[in-house]
Formats: sequence, C-alpha cells, structure tokens
Amino acid sequence: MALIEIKDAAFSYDGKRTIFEHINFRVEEGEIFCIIGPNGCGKSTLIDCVLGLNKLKNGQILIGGRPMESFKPRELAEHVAYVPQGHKTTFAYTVLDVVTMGRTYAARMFAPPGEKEREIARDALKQVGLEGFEEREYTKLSGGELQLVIIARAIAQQSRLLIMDEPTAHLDFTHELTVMEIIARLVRDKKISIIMATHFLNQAYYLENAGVNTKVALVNDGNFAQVGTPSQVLNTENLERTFNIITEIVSNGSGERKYILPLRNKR
Ligand SMILES: Nc1ncnc2c1ncn2[C@@H]1O[C@H](COP(=O)(O)OP(=O)(O)OP(=O)(O)O)[C@@H](O)[C@H]1O
Repeated sequence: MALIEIKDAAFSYDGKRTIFEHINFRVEEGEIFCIIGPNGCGKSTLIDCVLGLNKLKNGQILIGGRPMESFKPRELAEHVAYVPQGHKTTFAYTVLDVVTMGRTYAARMFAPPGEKEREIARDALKQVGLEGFEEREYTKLSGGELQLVIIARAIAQQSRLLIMDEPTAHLDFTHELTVMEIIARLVRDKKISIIMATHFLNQAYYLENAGVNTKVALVNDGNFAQVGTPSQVLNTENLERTFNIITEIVSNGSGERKYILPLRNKR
C-alpha cells in the first residue's frame, strides 16, 4: 500500500482561479517524489494541501489508505514530518531543545520531554553531522546550520513520510550537497519516503545517480505534465516545453551519471 496517495486533487484560493486540478500521485516506501516546475506553478500550494494546511477544492488525500481529515493533529505528526522553506529564530532555544520539539507529539500531554526523547534528538543531530552543536544557541547559527537543525528535528519525529519545500534554498554548495547526501541516506538506506519541491533540477538526477528510488512530477499549467524517473522526464524536450530553455543532458564516460547542462534561454 502507498504511504500517501493523492487522488484527483484540485485547489483554488479564491474559488475563481484554479491553481491546480486533476493531480494524482502516490508515494511508496523508500521513494522520493520530486515536484518540479516554474515559479508560481503551485508547488508550495500543493505541499500545503498535503500537509492539511490548505483544504482541497476537490479530490482526496489518503495516508496509509486512510483519509487525511480523519487524523488528529497528534496522529498526523506521527506519520508526516515537515521541513519548511524558511524559518524564524525568535527564541534563544538551544539546538537540542529545537530538535527535541520534533518529539512533542510522542511526549505525554503537558509533560516535559524525557531523556529518551532527548537521546533520539541527539541521534538525529548526529545523522545530519551536527554532533557537538547540542548546547549552541539556535538564533546564532548560520543559515546552512539552521537548515540542518530543522532537518534533524524532522528526523527526530521518526515519521515514515517527510515533506520538504525547497530544502536547499539559500544554501551554499557544500551545505546543498550535505542535504542531498542526508536525503539519499534516508530514502535509500532507511526506506523513508519524501515529497520534495525543488527548483534544482539536477538534484533529481543526483538522487537517481546515487541509486535512490526517484520520481519526478513536472508541473505545468496547473497539472502534472509528466511523471516518471528523472531519465524519463527530465529530457531536453520536456525542459524546453516547461521552462523555455535549451539544455543538453550530459553523462560521464560510462553513462551512469547524468546531469542537465543549461545552454541558453529560448527567445
Ligand atoms: N495565500 C495565497 N492567496 C492567494 N494566492 C496565492 C497564495 N499563495 C500563493 N498564491 C498564488 O498561487 C500560485 C501558486 O503559488 P505557489 O507559491 O504555490 O507556487 P510555487 O510553485 O511554490 O512558486 P515558487 O517556485 O516561486 O516558490 C501563485 O500564482 C501565487 O501567487
């Protein structure tokens, strides 16, 4: 059974303009589903629907075969973790406190998290390479470190499904690669499932190249124009149609590693 299934989903903010319609997809265990498309095509809106923050105009979302609206918030947190695009750092919590917040749903009502929850949080920090950051002040981290803490918080939640909206936005090359390595490990080795919106087309190829079970949905005109593996979907024709750009798909000598080489805008 699919971990999550979206059936004939449609959404509009004002009841007049449809942002997307007839969206169908399912995400299996140990699979990453990348949502790719131009600015304003509705990626974040779709993600907010999957998180239950936007109510669909039409269609249904099933989590483990069960309609999403039948889940209590605490129950939903057990199944779905979220890595947002940006975050505010208002309070001077320690890094360990922030990551432990991922365990809130599992703690007893009104009880502070116990040592078991803090141990899970410490382990999550280790998984993102932030061992030793436990007592650092959250507000004093760099953007890259902050993003890794937020990913650690989602890992600490121990949900089978992770939703990520542009997880590498504003990150430098090193931190982008770190995040991609963490994603590959979670999906390929730990069989976590991820839905990720991204602008970085080559990230889908990076994952495919790394042996991660990867699917791509190319959003165009409020619909999924194509769904398939990166090799099936991210070809020169589809990229030209969706982004109006001329590209070349290049590969290393043995043809195992593919990348998109952007050549020029089509004018
Ligand atoms: N709260 C809102 N109320 C009304 N319209 C909105 C709202 N949020 C987004 N929109 C509109 O919905 C459309 C889709 O926006 P969305 O942010 O989902 O796109 P996106 O693909 O995530 O964009 P980007 O790649 O630029 O982040 C846009 O036309 C946007 O202006």
